[in-house]
Amino acid sequence: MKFVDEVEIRVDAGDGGNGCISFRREKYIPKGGPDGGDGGDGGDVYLEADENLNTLIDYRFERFHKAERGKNGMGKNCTGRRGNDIVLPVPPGTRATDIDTGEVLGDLTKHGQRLMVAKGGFHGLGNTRFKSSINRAPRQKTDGTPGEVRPLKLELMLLADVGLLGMPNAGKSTFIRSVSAARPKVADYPFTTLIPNLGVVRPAPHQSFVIADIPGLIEGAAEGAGLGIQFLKHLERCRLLLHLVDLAPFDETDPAEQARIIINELEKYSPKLAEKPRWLVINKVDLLLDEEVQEKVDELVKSLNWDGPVFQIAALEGRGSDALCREVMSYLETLPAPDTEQHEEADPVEFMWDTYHEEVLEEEMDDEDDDDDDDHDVEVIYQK
Ligand SMILES: Nc1nc2c(ncn2[C@@H]2O[C@H](COP(=O)(O)OP(=O)(O)OP(=O)(O)O)[C@@H](O)[C@H]2O)c(=O)[nH]1
Ligand SMILES: [Mg+2]
Repeated sequence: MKFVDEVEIRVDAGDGGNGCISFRREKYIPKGGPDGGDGGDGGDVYLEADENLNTLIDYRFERFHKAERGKNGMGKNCTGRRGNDIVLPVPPGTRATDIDTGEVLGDLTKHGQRLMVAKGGFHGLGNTRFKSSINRAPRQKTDGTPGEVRPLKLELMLLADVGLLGMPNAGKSTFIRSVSAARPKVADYPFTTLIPNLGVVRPAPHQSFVIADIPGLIEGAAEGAGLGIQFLKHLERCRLLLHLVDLAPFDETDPAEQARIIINELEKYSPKLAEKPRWLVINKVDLLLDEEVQEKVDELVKSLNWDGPVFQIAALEGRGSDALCREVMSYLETLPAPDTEQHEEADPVEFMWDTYHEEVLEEEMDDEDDDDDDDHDVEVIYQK
């Protein structure tokens, strides 16, 4: 299935149904009172995380999603039915952003988690509501308010614990193949990997973490060179980055220079990402003699001014890979649990009509007290 990690859609909540003006009409009851019912609220639009999905591709083809309008109120005090909600399934790891305001509405990280992204319009009031001691035959009602309309950007950010970073050909896909069951393509040309891949690593029974292999970066990626930096967003939720460096590039470029390019691009993309814990993983040590390796690694570390952890591996034959994964696992275990809880506590999103409803209702009640507009035919208090 094609991997799509960013789409723009529009969600329309249903409008509220209108209130109704009606009077009781029955044989032998000449002046029946008002009996116009309220309308129903419009349906809401929700996003729901569904672990059976792993791409947003469906939304490439279907961009408009509308919830049902509330039904109008009817005579005999019948309230209109509420409009049905719609629930749009998205893969876990999806972030929803309002395109107009740039506000992040929320992150869906756990299966079954729901997020309201457009609130249905509020129902209109029927004329029964306007009955009072001074106005026994009110000819007022209100219309439902419009449902909220939101242009939304959905972004899928993979939920991996560890992200692989590096130049094309550094051996990222080879590494993920050597430590997990993931089988991304490996080849000796750059940009073999075009879409992110996830692999589950199990360093010991009952222990596991998820690792993400993303396409390689090159100089100028922040400006769009190569495949650009769009895939870096998949690393935003990782707790550790492994920066793979090819110690013996076939084009004989300087590994330190190559490593610096990646660090620069990372900083250009997001200082927050650049500050994430990052380990240097020197790959392809099998291509050099042992003494040479140590010498080159020392040179590299010195040239980069690197004081973080350094590992040496030969991903192709799996040398050093398992030891690295065990270290990663112990490191992850020292960290607090992933920040999914935080998202749930995030500030609730305020919907356009949230306060409006309260205000209108309050106003409505105040109006009722000094209701002297009997001669009006129909008064529509708020309109779409
Ligand atoms: N000798 C040797 N070759 C390796 C090692 N790791 C990877 N390679 C080779 O390096 C080449 C590139 O490996 P990939 O795993 O495709 O590299 P990548 O970083 O995923 O590259 P992109 O997907 O293009 O970003 C392949 O020909 C691999 O066989 C290693 O440890 N030793
Ligand atoms: Mg690859």
